[in-house]
Amino acid sequence: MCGIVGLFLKDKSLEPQLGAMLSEMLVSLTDRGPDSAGIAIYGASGDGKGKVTVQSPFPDRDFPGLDAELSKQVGEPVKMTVRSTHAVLETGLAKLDAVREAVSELRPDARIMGMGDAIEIYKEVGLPEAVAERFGLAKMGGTHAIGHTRMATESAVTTMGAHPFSTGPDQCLVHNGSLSNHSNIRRELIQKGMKFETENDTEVAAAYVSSKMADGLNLGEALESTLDDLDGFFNFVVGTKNGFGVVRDPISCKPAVMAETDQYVAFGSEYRALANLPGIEGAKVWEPEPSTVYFWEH
Ligand SMILES: NC(=O)CC[C@H](N)C(=O)O
Repeated sequence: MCGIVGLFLKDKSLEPQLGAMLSEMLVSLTDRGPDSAGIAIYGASGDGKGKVTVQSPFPDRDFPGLDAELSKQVGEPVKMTVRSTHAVLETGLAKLDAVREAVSELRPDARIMGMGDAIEIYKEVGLPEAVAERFGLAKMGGTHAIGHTRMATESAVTTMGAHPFSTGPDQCLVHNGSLSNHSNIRRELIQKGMKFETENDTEVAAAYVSSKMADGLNLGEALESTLDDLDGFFNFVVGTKNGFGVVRDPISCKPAVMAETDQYVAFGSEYRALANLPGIEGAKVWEPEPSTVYFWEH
């Protein structure tokens, strides 16, 4: 199993409600994945600022004072927003790498969940309702978001094993299925310099897409190439700074449904995740075809 939801807004007036809508969608699929849950949410970008999301198993020890220490270390103000076990660190784009390196040095137990102009990532072990609640998802706004509730097949049930996986700037990927050639692909990606945090197959798919995009492919081309190189079962839903993409393997045995209106594009593992979206009665609703890439960009 595993449950995936995604919402890519076209209508700006819905942006303040993005988190509330995604939260309801994700909770509706709780029985597809009881192990852990996570979301990637994209906010406004283009103001010259970027964000690093970090997680700590010891937030009470690691987060107090971290903003002041980082500001001093990188020589520019760093604004910190703490949500439970995660903190989002915001600073000028040119200092993002310096912030990431300083976090690893100053707080060795903290883990980098993602970074970029617009992305924030929140994920933990537990049911979607508890995970959404602890991070205050329902109050978050943004342009697009992807959520996942996991029933593990390939690696331990841990925070880092939860989806989404973010392996490149502003990129994230969630997966329903299991890959059969992930060990080989992992070896090839390690040779190209990619680093891995877990033994998870989905992390390999995320890193594969990031590596293709770093080579210059656009989101659609990178997703096309997964059909050539990744074996096994997959529904992938992928986010970039401005984009949202979907691809299913040639057999497509994992469920998927999509809906599009003038206001949004939505993905759900099952229709019940889409049932309460505004205007769903008049939406174009379809099952994405096997071996077919769908993507939208702002
Ligand atoms: N049930 C699934 O779809 C699992 C997805 C992925 N293989 C994981 O273990 O995280």
